[in-house]
Amino acid sequence: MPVSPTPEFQPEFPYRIAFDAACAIVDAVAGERRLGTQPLALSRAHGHVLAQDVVASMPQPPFDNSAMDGFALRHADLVDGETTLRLVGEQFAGPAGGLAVEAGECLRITTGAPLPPGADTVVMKENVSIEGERIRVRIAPRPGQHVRRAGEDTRAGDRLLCAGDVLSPSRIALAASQGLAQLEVARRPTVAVFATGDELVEPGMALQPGQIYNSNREQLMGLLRAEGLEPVAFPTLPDDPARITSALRHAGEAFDLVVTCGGVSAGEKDHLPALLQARGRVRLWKVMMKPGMPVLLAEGDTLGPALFLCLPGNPVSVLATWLALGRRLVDGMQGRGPRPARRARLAAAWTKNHERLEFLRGRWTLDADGISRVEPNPADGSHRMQAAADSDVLIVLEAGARDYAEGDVVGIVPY
Ligand SMILES: Nc1nc2c(c(=O)[nH]1)N[C@H]1C(S)=C(S)[C@@H](COP(=O)(O)OP(=O)(O)OC[C@H]3O[C@@H](n4cnc5c(N)ncnc54)[C@H](O)[C@@H]3O)O[C@H]1N2
Ligand code: MOO
Repeated sequence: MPVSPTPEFQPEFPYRIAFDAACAIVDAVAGERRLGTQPLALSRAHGHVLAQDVVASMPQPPFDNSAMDGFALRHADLVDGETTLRLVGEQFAGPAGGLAVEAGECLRITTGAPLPPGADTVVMKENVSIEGERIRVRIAPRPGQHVRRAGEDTRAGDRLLCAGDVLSPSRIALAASQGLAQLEVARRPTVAVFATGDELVEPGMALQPGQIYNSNREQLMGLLRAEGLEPVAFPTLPDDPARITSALRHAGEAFDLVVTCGGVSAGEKDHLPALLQARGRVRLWKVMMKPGMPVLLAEGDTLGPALFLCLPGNPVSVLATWLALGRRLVDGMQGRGPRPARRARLAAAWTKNHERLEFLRGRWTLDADGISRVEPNPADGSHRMQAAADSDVLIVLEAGARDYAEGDVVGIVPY
């Protein structure tokens, strides 16, 4: 039988490891499990991870054009005071009409219209009086004013987007401006979600004494969907090794990633560690973090090609381990670039009563000076769902540190 964790337990896989070591393992596993790429129409690309650099094939703007509705003119024609110019035609946004501006002339022009040859400046409509075939420039523009130069935004050959970028609306717009109809993106992992535990009852059903509602499943589904994934939830598994093995084997064959919650610690009914030691290949078990210490990551091996990420059952542990490690895993599988580190000042002093790295819940606010602050929630137990719901960030309290003063800068992980 697979070993259970006793003081003598010395497994061949990383066990009870520092958070940084866990991150390195997660990164390595994700690198080994990099997903393929697929071309995706721009209309479907939002939120996907770009798998190719995008290089400009043309300048942006592609031609000199007007930034205002008004009149295109030659700045050298303007005299001190008011200048009268002959209006010789019009150039609207759209195909270039082939008209040029000669000395003493101007053309009516609209925003985005190509600047006609000869013109170098645009005067806005509001600063001009129109008198039949002539205009009187009442307020003179500066030389080159209201002209958007070809290539002033980007030049042909510039790298516009990098592999690993997440496709935001602005980035998709940039690709569209180059005429690209589709982009090569990382395939997203398919994910199966299981809750385990004999005590669990689905919301909407009646509770018997000793039972609780399954709150983790919808939490996990939401966390996964927030990453653009389309997780599939399976019926809750009882604490029965044969049933768990059967269900995980089916999911292990069909999905890239199987996420479970519960049954991963040291109790008599915590079957997942033994099962994954016997049937899979454990890559890490137990990370020196609070909450979420019992988290386990394994390759499926005889359970199928999927990765298995087993999160501890406490609801706040699910939140913390998903955000700190699970999300990192799916980011890495898609080749996503690192997420920006965010920081805030503690709005209140905090003392940690242990040496472990802690992901404490807190509320992110701005103080009267607009400085980012975070208010720690004192209900720090991993079962304290109200505190998690009242909060919107995890506050990163470093390993080794104990006493934090009000105003100390801490890392935060928004959720
Ligand atoms: N002797 C030890 N006991 C425990 C350890 C340990 O190292 N040695 N670790 C503790 C820590 S830390 C955590 S976290 C929990 C994690 O245990 P499991 O992953 O085995 O989770 P369960 O025991 O199945 O459940 C823990 C807790 O969460 C509730 N739960 C489970 N699933 C759900 C769900 N879907 N929705 C809502 N709530 C759920 C469950 O009823 C338990 O109360 O172990 C500690 N013990
Ligand atoms: O570390 Mo466990 O995840 O707190 O209760």
